[in-house]
Amino acid sequence: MSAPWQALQQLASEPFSLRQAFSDDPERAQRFRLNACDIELDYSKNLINSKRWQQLLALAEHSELRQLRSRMAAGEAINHTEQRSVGHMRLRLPDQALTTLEDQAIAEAIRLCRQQMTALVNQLNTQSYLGYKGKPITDLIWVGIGGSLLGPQMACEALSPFNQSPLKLHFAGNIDGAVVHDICKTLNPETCLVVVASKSFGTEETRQNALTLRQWFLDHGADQAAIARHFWATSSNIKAATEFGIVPEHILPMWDWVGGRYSIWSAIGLPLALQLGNAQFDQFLAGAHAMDQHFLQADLSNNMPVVLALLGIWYINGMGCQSQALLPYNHYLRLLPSYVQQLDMESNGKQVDHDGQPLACATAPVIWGDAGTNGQHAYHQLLHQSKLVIPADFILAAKPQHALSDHHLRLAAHCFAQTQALMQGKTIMEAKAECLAQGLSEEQASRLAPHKASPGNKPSNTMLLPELSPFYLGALLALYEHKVFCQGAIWQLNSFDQWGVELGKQLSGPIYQSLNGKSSNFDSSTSALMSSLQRHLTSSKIG
Ligand SMILES: O=P(O)(O)OC[C@H]1O[C@](O)(CO)[C@@H](O)[C@@H]1O
Repeated sequence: MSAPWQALQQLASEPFSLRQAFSDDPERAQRFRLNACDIELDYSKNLINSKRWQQLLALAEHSELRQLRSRMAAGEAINHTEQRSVGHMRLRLPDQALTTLEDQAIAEAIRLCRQQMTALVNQLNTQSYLGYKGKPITDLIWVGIGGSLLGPQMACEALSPFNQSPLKLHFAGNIDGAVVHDICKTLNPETCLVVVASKSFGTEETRQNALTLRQWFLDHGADQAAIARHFWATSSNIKAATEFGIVPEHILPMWDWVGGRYSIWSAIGLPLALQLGNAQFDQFLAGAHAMDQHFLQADLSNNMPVVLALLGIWYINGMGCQSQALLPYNHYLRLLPSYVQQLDMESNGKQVDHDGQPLACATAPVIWGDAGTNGQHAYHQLLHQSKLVIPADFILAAKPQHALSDHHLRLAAHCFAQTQALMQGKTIMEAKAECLAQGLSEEQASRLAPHKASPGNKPSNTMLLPELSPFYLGALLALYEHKVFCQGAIWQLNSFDQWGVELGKQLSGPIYQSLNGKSSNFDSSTSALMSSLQRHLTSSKIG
């Protein structure tokens, strides 16, 4: 392991008390605080001091972060294992700024895509798009998985208070037949539009769900013309989409320079554009663009994505933490942890550097979490008292999207109280004094105090958004994208490929064939599981 990484571990082994740090330095909250695009980040409740922070900044300074950032902004092929450029930032350029792009063919393709999306959104939201029986479309079924689903599903949930669309949205991702079965159960194909969202148009789950939906239409008397009318796609594989039966005018573009998990800003964002209307969708893009500007222009020490990235590196590489909690204190953001899970873990869960050499240190954390306050009655016990150190991001929107102000103040109080409790903990002496004050005897108090004490010194960030609007959601998502980018740059890995997901896909083919009757040789565990499955299916006469 090279010197800077060893230095982190050395520094992390020195004693540090957050409680002490706050009492020693009345300015601490101000010193470790940042504002970008009106999103406030309080990172003072982290296990850092000036010395540690300087070491982390040096790591960023001496890395290729700046060069890689410029190369990404210039549209260079930094995804070198797939020979692709990384251009998702272009997708949120305002219309007038598209003229500044060096590659005007790309600018034109983006303009055209926006026009197609705008037209479709208008047609659907005014319900002038009629189905094969002349009825207006009332439901949109979005078929996709991973990056082609998590973003729109999460964002539609997050911004549901801004819903202006008469259409109901349904998302089909998992190949589990229960998903499509449950969607079809309540709907009439005559009033449904299906969008098959797949950059490759080769993803098994998406194809299977799309085929089942097409059959559902056919079973309801639809002919090929009806299928053509009701099926759209967003894909870069025009050939496969047209072979499926989707007419070219119904194929919204995807490009190889946009990774799936970075594609919410493209036609993959169609459900969100539909829900918000075109003007508010532009605000979503504008928020992300504002964060891009901050990321590209702010110096490293005042750069919010860089700061979040360095804090993550401190915990993973300095302190050996393996997981990171993402805790939105906002009901509408409850799908954010799943979205960031793919963004972070698929981008940086890697084993080799750019040159294919084994990485010397651990990379992406396990991202997990749920909306507060639910977690307080579940896993926060472990956050507070276990020996594990799990850094947590708390996210709160200052203004609620409802009028129940007392609920909101209580929610905010819990959010702040959790970060405070994690930071300061409760000593045995304090716990004992509390017990005595409650009337327990000296002996009872001494016995109970260790159970009630909390070690504290548990790190957290708090992000305060003015409100959960399209603009601030756009900025928040871009913030996490850039955080992941910065970490990948410092770890010197390619954050934009995902070869690790391929092996499981390859192996499922022969297993599926074998379950369908073709014999093959597998390891004994897999063979035994397959036999058991067959036994169950045969005995219940399914399959
Ligand atoms: O849009 P596609 O090509 O169907 O891919 C869906 C998802 O599958 C992956 O390629 C791998 O799981 C993701 O990166 C991607 O978001």
